[in-house]
Amino acid sequence: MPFEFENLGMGIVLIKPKVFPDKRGFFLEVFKSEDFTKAEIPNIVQTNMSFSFKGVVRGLHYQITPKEQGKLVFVPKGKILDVALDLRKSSPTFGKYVKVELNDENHYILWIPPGFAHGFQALEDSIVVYFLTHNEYSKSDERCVNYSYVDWPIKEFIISDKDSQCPPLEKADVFN
Ligand SMILES: Cc1cn([C@H]2C[C@H](O)[C@@H](COP(=O)(O)OP(=O)(O)O[C@H]3O[C@@H](C)C(=O)[C@@H](O)[C@H]3O)O2)c(=O)[nH]c1=O
Repeated sequence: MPFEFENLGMGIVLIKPKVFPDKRGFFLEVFKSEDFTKAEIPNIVQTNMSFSFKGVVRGLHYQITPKEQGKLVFVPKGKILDVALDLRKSSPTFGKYVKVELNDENHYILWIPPGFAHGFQALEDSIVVYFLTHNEYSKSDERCVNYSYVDWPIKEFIISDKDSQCPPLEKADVFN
């Protein structure tokens, strides 16, 4: 199988793709329906890309039920600290978050299931992030938790006006 699936707990999966290097560079598969289905990762219906400068924090974002989104996160260029915050009220890890560095050398792909808020910080300039989601974007169902909930490594943040106004966890809409 061209992927190794490592369970990080809480339903979060770190996917290590097989890399095929040759004299031109390298090739890898990012998503494959059959293999991912076997790993209990649902099919993808939308793919997004963002570009960010060093220090940028995007997050912590999620969509509420029934438009909740599981996300595959992949970094084709640069490095990020990726964060998934558990918002499932009935979960023993509610309010806890997982941090993983994703970069263009480890080629890791992170599966964040529905029920989590997601965010990241760009650890260097001009990074590119791909998100593959299992439910489509729905503006009216978007929610966020304040980014300051996470201890980010770079303290000079660049964030959007929208993200600077996200509520603290205590006031956020959460999942059952
Ligand atoms: C997320 C999204 C945004 N947009 C639009 C809305 C807005 O005008 C513009 C920028 O949106 P945002 O400021 O929300 O972009 P951004 O802050 O990069 O949002 C993303 O952050 C990371 C952490 C995630 O987890 C993603 O799911 C997504 O929420 O793009 C879409 O058209 N489709 C989409 O799927």
